[in-house]
Amino acid sequence: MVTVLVNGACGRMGRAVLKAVQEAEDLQLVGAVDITGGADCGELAGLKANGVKVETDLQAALDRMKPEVMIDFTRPDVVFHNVTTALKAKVSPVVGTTGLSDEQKAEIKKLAEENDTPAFIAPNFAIGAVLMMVMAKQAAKYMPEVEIIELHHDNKLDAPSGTAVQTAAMIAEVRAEHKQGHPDEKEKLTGARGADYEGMHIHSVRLPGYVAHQEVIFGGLGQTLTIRHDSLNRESFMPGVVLAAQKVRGLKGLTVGLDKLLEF
Ligand SMILES: NC(=O)C1=CN([C@@H]2O[C@H](COP(=O)(O)OP(=O)(O)OC[C@H]3O[C@@H](n4cnc5c(N)ncnc54)[C@H](OP(=O)(O)O)[C@@H]3O)[C@@H](O)[C@H]2O)C=CC1
Ligand SMILES: O=C(O)C1=N[C@H](C(=O)O)C[C@H](O)C1
Repeated sequence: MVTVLVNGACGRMGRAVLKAVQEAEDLQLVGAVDITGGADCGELAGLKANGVKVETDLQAALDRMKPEVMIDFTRPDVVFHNVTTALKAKVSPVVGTTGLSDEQKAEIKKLAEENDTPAFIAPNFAIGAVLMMVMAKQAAKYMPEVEIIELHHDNKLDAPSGTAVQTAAMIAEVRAEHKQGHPDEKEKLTGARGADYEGMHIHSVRLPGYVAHQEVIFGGLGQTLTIRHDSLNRESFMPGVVLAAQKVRGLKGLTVGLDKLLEF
């Protein structure tokens, strides 16, 4: 049994994670934390009558419950603090929250090593999204001209999405140096061509109705190739979250990406 505390328990992802952890045979939910806390939140989060209450103080909950794993789905501006708090308490973070910078990831790696406590971060826990990224990396070797369109619900705080940035980073590993578009191209409205990641354009759409979606569009001579993934609900992420919580204690240092836990 791996003991688990869920941070961000009252959020959209947190509630789905609470349910998934309670249903997973080899995981044991021992704690739940959310800044909003309160009895209503616990009810909303669908906690079974197993003695777990939603608390508001992460440090106190970690000290008392001593879980092996903390699953974090909170906010981009607080996740780094949560992860460092967990690592200093020798609790392995499994992180879905997006927005960590490269410098913060380097600091997390160092802390994980110093505390001999493995850490895991995945910008996307949906298997289909992982396959989209892996396949996009393959395609980019042959079709280096590529743009990314990500589409999310309008409550999302960060843009571009963590998935889009990770996709671009994976493509950049294999893509030949490439200048895309016309050299005389000019934006008539700022932002029209989207964000620029090493010459790849990323476009972020935010609308009610969406959950999490992404298209990676490759262009070549007389042809295009589109790789698209759609998360239609938050359950799509749960098998990946459960797998990471089961495996993280067997890893070393910092591991980034669910692809590292799968065989290709
Ligand atoms: N890796 C993946 O596969 C996925 C990643 N995500 C990412 O997960 C994150 C959360 O997404 P989502 O669930 O939709 O967001 P929500 O806003 O629905 O949930 C976040 C929850 O965390 C709470 N919270 C805020 N600050 C703290 C804190 N310091 N300590 C504890 N709890 C806190 C929020 O409370 P309050 O509302 O009061 O601020 C809220 O209840 C985002 O970064 C998102 O991009 C989402 C889906 C999949
Ligand atoms: O905020 C979300 O909802 C999601 N965030 C992650 C991201 O930024 O890529 C993963 C998924 O796209 C859902």
